[in-house]
Amino acid sequence: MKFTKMHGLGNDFVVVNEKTVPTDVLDLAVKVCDRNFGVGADGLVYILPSEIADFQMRIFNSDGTEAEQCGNAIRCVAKYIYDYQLTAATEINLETKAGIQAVSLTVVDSKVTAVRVNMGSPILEGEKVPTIFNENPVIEKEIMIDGTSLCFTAVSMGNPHAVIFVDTIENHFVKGLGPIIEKHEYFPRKTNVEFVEILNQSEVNMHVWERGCGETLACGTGACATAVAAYLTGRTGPSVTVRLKGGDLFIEWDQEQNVVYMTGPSTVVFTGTWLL
Ligand SMILES: N[C@@H](CCC[C@H](N)C(=O)O)C(=O)O
Repeated sequence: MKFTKMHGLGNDFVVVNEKTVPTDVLDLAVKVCDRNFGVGADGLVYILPSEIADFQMRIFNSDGTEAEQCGNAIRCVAKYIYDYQLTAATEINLETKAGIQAVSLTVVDSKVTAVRVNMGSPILEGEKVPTIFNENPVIEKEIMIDGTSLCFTAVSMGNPHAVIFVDTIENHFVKGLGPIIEKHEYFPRKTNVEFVEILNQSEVNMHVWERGCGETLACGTGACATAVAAYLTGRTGPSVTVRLKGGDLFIEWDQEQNVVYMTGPSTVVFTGTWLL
């Protein structure tokens, strides 16, 4: 299986272009993503034919579970499609489990310098995120973890997120609290967890614990969910730069269309062949 190792701000993927997904894909994802015995990645990403868009993307987390959506992987897929000349277009529609995403590439001297993605409308109804709460939206909901009281705002960008605003992101938050919140009974399909410090009206710091792969250096859908939660709770305006461990994403929640745009880079690291 020929693959390209890519990343979006350090959130890394093994990307393959295939006709179909193999039946043992969950097992394959675990093996390929293993950082000691495999290539090493946060996820295995398939670019596939689509009957309703230009291409289809499917993403499997490093624990083998399939995610509905992945913002950083979408940007990598768009760059892959352009670099390998699967199309000459710089406006591409990508089918995902969360819907069709419209992607715009910025190309300078034949090189993709940035990718802007229409990530669709945020889902705020508690039962649809999903959470166990029949509220719309689920804002600043208390959750007790090991005797610590925290508040989360629930946002789905196709996949679920619990955004937690804190004064200071402490070292133990992501790896200590993240895995407990990921599997908390409040979230029937588990959740991604974002810890966020507000810097000002248009900048935030965010660290993330991802469902199905643990701490990552960046999360595109998490950055979108954070921008939505920050605006909903009156902490920022509708456009923010989200500063992540791996770099910055620019997120705009377009109020007229009620869609979220994400702009950021994507990078090729190396290519290789996985022996099946
Ligand atoms: N890193 C991603 C999200 C990947 C999926 C996530 N772990 C989930 O299970 O929902 C991003 O950039 O959005």
